[in-house]
Amino acid sequence: MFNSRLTLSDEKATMVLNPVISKLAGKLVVLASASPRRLEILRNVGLRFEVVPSWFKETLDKSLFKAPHEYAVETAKQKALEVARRMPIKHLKTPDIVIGADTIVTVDGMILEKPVDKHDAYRMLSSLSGKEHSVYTGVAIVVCHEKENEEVDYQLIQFYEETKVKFADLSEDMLWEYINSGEPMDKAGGYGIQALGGMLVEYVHGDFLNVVGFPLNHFCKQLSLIYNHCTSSSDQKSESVHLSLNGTHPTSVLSQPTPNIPTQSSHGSSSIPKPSSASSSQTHLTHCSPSASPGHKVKRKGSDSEVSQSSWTLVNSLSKHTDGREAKLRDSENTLPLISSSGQLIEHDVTEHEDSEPRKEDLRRIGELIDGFKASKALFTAARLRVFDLLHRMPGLDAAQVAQEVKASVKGTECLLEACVSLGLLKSKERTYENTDLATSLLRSDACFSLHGYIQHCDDTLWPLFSHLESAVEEGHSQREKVVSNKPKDMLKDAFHNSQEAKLRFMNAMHCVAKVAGKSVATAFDLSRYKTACDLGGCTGAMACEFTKAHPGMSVTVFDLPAVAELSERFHPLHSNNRVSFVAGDFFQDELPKADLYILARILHDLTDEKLHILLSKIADVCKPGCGLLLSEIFLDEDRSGPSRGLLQALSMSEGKQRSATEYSVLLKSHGFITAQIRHTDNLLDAMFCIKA
Ligand SMILES: Cc1cn([C@@H]2O[C@H](COP(=O)(O)OP(=O)(O)OP(=O)(O)O)[C@@H](O)[C@H]2O)c(=O)[nH]c1=O
Repeated sequence: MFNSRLTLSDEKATMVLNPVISKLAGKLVVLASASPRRLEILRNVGLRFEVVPSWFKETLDKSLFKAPHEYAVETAKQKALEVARRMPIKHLKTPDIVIGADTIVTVDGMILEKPVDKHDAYRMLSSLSGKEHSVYTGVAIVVCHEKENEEVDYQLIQFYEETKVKFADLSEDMLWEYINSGEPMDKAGGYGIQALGGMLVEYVHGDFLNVVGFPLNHFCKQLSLIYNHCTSSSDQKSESVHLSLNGTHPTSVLSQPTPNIPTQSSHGSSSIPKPSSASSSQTHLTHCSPSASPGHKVKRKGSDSEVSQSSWTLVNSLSKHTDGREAKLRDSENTLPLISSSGQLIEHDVTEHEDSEPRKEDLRRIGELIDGFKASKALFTAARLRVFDLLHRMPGLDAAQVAQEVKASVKGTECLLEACVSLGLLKSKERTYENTDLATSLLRSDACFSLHGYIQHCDDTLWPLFSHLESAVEEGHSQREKVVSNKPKDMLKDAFHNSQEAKLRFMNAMHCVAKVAGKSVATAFDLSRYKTACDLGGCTGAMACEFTKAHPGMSVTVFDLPAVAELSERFHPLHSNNRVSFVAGDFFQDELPKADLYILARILHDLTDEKLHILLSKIADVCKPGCGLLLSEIFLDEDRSGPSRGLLQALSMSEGKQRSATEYSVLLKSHGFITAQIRHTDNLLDAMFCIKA
């Protein structure tokens, strides 16, 4: 819902740093992993991708592998291939690239995966205590090429990275305290080096991110080989394997290799450059698929790099769809099957001369937009049924057990749980379910950074509002009167015309956003010179609280309507903070509390121009020169082309409007405030700091 957005400068930096990531733009890149760490590592470098967690069960017989890394690579390959095979059938789209990974820890000849329970975590961590161990992440990149005859060619690039980690001696107390933190449970070896587990580590030799779950540097080098340096050669032959849709037993056939895919060394060794530093990290390429015979392995011309490759062909025949209906968009033919609103198949002939065929990425984008509302509603429903709370308390329930607990049908619950898995909200193993880290941190109603209250608000208020969007666009004003009987003056007052429960729900939604965005806003600027602040319309005081945490010398007065101030007491433990106080009043009518910094978070975008000027003049009147004004809103791009979150918010047609940072600056300047700094935070709200001239 809140896509983290790279700023323009970040995007440029990414393009300069790694042209490969930008080459993947517009391609359907799929991460076949439920690991939130992998998602974050790849998202942080600006890669755009979908997450489709693999259903492959990590049950390969370890004794069959000569070395532990072979096990990790094979598991990664099976994870990626399972998703590459499933997507054309279940998601009706073929990815361009599927990335699978598997992280294992090895010590004393044992392979440690994720602990099954606390005792298993204890066994693992005590075996690591005081010793050096290796962490291997195997990675498989499956490159899919749709051919004209609806077959898909699969090319596989696989590699691994090793990092050595040394643990300090761990006392029993430390071990159990760490285990009881809950952190070990979803992590290989039972620790997370990126969090509390980092305290157990004496040294790391090699790629740190490899330990966290994904060897980013090695991955980029491999992508670079695929997309930048390789040339096709017509005399090259590689072995390809023909797979049927259920794809279990490949039969070999010869085919031309797809251009730009690196080919395999006959020795299976790698000349991918090792990290140039003194790092002891080793980079390796594994042997090709067992079915690829050495006779077909070709060293790529014009480069001393060799990487492994094998190629599969998947017969993706429409006639094999189990329900007998043709549902796939056949972009390799001149006939596009469309489904009519009554569900019938419409054959629409498009000749090559009339129109060019739609691009895959366009179809995918439109598909995502068409389905966006279903995804939102699936999230809302799971949150409303408290599925994420339940699976936090009782991880590993199956659909029937969840259905019983949430008092819903088994069929419906199963569909909902599976949809949540596909959206990266839940993970499933052997038809049981548990939260992903994302759900644990943001969707549980009692999580510190829970967005549960905001999700409820979206479902209760914004969802019905958006169902009247057509009239809102035609008439140019909010359709709230169609949703609630009494016509509002403004959103907050409107909420107060309803029941106390509705007021609390609205406050809870604002509270969630302030808690999640608060720290980014509060720490965006050096505010050390300000000792007293006033958060105008500060609701529950969550934002104020973040300001006092970030600035130890600062006290903050929250100024809001009497009904809000009264109810804000419910949002404990905020009131335990004695540097946050509440004053009841209406900022349009009453005198503003004195302060040397005023905070306006999520206020201005909802006000008419007239009200906005009244409020800004009142603030300007009480501000002495040097006083600060901190504004926090979603800032639109200067050309108003994004971010979508701001532009979609405008569609609720409140009385106000969404503005860019420059537009806000101009407004504030007209009241004597000079913009000192602007910060795009990459969180839910951006921030601007102005000083009274
Ligand atoms: C050593 C270490 C591991 N991990 C996590 O351990 C999981 C390994 O399990 P996996 O089987 O490779 O992945 P998964 O989480 O089950 O996801 P999937 O790819 O869907 O199988 C991954 O999450 C990693 O980040 C950390 O977060 N920090 C660390 O220091």
